[in-house]
Amino acid sequence: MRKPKSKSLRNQNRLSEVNEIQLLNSWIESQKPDSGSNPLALPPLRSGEPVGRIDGSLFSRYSGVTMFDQLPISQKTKDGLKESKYIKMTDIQRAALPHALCGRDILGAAKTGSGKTLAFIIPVLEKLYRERYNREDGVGSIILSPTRELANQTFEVLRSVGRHHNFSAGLLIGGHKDVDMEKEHVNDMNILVCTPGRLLQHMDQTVNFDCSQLQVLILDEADRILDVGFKKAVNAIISQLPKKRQTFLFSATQTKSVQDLARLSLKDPEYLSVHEESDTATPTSLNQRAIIVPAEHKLDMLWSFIKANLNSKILVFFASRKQVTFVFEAFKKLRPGIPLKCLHGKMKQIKRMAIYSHFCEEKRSVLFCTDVGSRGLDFNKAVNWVVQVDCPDDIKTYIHRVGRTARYDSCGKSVMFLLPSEKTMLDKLREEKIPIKTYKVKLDRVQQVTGLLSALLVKYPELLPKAQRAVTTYVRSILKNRDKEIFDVMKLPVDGFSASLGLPLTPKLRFLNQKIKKGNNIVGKPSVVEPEDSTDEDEDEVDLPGEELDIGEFKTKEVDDTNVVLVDNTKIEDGSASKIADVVPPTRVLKKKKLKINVHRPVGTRVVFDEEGNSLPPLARVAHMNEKKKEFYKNLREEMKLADKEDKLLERQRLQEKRTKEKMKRKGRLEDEEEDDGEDGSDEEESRKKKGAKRSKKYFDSESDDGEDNGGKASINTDAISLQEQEALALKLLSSMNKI
Ligand SMILES: Nc1ncnc2c1ncn2[C@@H]1O[C@H](COP(=O)(O)OP(=O)(O)OP(=O)(O)O)[C@@H](O)[C@H]1O
Repeated sequence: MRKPKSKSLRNQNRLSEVNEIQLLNSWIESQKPDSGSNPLALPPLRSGEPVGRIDGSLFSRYSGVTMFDQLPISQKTKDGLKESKYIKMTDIQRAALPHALCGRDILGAAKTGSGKTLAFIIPVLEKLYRERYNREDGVGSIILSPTRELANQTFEVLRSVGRHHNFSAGLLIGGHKDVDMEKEHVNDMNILVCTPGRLLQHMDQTVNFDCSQLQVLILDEADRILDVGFKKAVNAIISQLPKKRQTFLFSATQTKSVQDLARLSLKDPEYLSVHEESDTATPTSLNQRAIIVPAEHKLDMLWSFIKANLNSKILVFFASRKQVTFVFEAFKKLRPGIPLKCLHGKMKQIKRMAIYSHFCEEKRSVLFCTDVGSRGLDFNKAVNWVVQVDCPDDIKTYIHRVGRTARYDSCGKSVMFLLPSEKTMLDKLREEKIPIKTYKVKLDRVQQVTGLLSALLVKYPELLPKAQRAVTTYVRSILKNRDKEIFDVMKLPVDGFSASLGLPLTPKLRFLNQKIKKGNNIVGKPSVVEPEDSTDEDEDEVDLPGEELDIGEFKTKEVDDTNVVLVDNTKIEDGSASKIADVVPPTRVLKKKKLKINVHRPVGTRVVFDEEGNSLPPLARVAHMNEKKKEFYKNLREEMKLADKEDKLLERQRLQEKRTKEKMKRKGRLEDEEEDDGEDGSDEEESRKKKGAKRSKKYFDSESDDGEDNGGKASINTDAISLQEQEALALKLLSSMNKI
């Protein structure tokens, strides 16, 4: 059992704390313009001094201070830093901490993985420590993060570094069911790490939620938080916060928009961009490549890449959630030999967290994700490769995506797949000081996965709608992107792309049709992408992904051309091939092989020819088929109408004839009866019998009419029997009726 601390020891601790706070406060005072003393030997800052740049002469005055230990911060923070293995400051920490500790607002920009998190966590702890915050004082600091995973990661850093402080801290992110529990405790928290949506929910719904004592507001990934996606929520949050506070904005791609800064009512903020003078906007230890891949081969390329890097930790980015889901599920069924995972915004929070932390721990794994994984996440520094299957929306997104690797002092590699129509992206990246090398891939060395995907869609039909949605969302993402220089949906080989996912037919893309109707006729365009420009000077003719990879993995089996024929993308070797080769001359075989590779048609796809015998591209084919179908149905309808008319007419004639015949018969019989009457004289019984016979005849006749469906078999042909027989029959019938 732990002994309770003696009163004198507690008093002693409190005294040393008070002394420390006094010392820190005096240091803060010393940093104000025109102050006299300088207890920590740091020269006082003059108001508006541009001290942010690491290479600037003014900043060099701080060059002596490189360790956290040398900073005027509390012993509790120092101990927390030491125990978390943070000893030496990074550039952004050295630049930002002196200003932040002095109480200034900061706009901090530094490369990805350069330690921005500590640059704002340390000042938060220090501010609340100096203000002697405790549970009863309520919310003293809010840290806003754009994603739940990032909020969680920041919360963990806070817990680690602030372990010796007595502050209460809470993580408020969506997806947790226990909002009510949060509501009970949120007012007791000194530091809140949250996503904007959840914080606003508490501001709106939690009774007595009070932020009036807020000291420090932090916007991590500030440009994203101030983006249109969060605009409403962030404006609403800011409107409820006190104006007198310290505000920090940090990002690798910092906003300089005056509007944004005005929204936050910053006071003379220090703009600290420590890597502005650097030659590159991305970490120097990051090796960046781009490869030009036609849309039809993107998945082949990804599959080959994964197979060639089975011992790596790979992060794979797609443009949409549906693509992530489809590729993850399909590849999982194909068993590449490495654990696969997926992460996107619509997953359940518990699952999201579990996947994220598993991926952090694993040494070899592939995580397919959307841009929900692109910002801030640290993944334990150990991601080997970042693969961008779809071109990022903009330069910022590129920087953040590749920034998931090569963090702090580690190395990393990234590769981006670009469509031939997206090459302009390379120029834009280079303009922004992003050193990227272009590689060209020999497609014949890439393992084809399309055939396997086609078979998979047949075996698991539940995958089919997922593949269709993957196509739809990808095309939509291209269509929606504002940068039409790079993202031109008209240059997208939609059919080839959907075929590459194993789909036998391109899904309906109504939104695209609307665009076509508006004037851009995509149907007439060839659906095969333009050939690669082999004279491009930027491109190095090497195999993907270069020397680090086992190129052997990409090689398809070398087989003699004369024994190989390609039928619907499937190689048939030796015996079976020779049978086909007997029929098809060798030169034709080679031509066919080439055609099949370029068009990349999945197994079982029909080739449709027009009247002149030319094969039609799939979209035109659909249009052509529709025309033909329409014509066919129109003729069929007319033919059926005519036949129907004729049938009705015939039926009417038949019935009319029948009725006339019956009338004639009845007339004839009456005449006979009248003759008989005249011969025998009538008595009552006779006439009754005759009436009965007439009735029975009528009865039989009407029966015969109704039972026509049975082919007339049940009817009695009265013409075939004599009058006497008829009478006898009628009598018999009458008697049987009477019995009933
Ligand atoms: N002073 C330091 N000493 C050692 N490691 C550090 C130091 N500062 C940060 N790190 C480590 O560097 C990595 C990146 O830090 P952090 O996540 O803060 O980077 P960042 O600049 O916020 O990146 P991003 O722009 O991607 O959000 C983390 O693993 C962190 O633990």
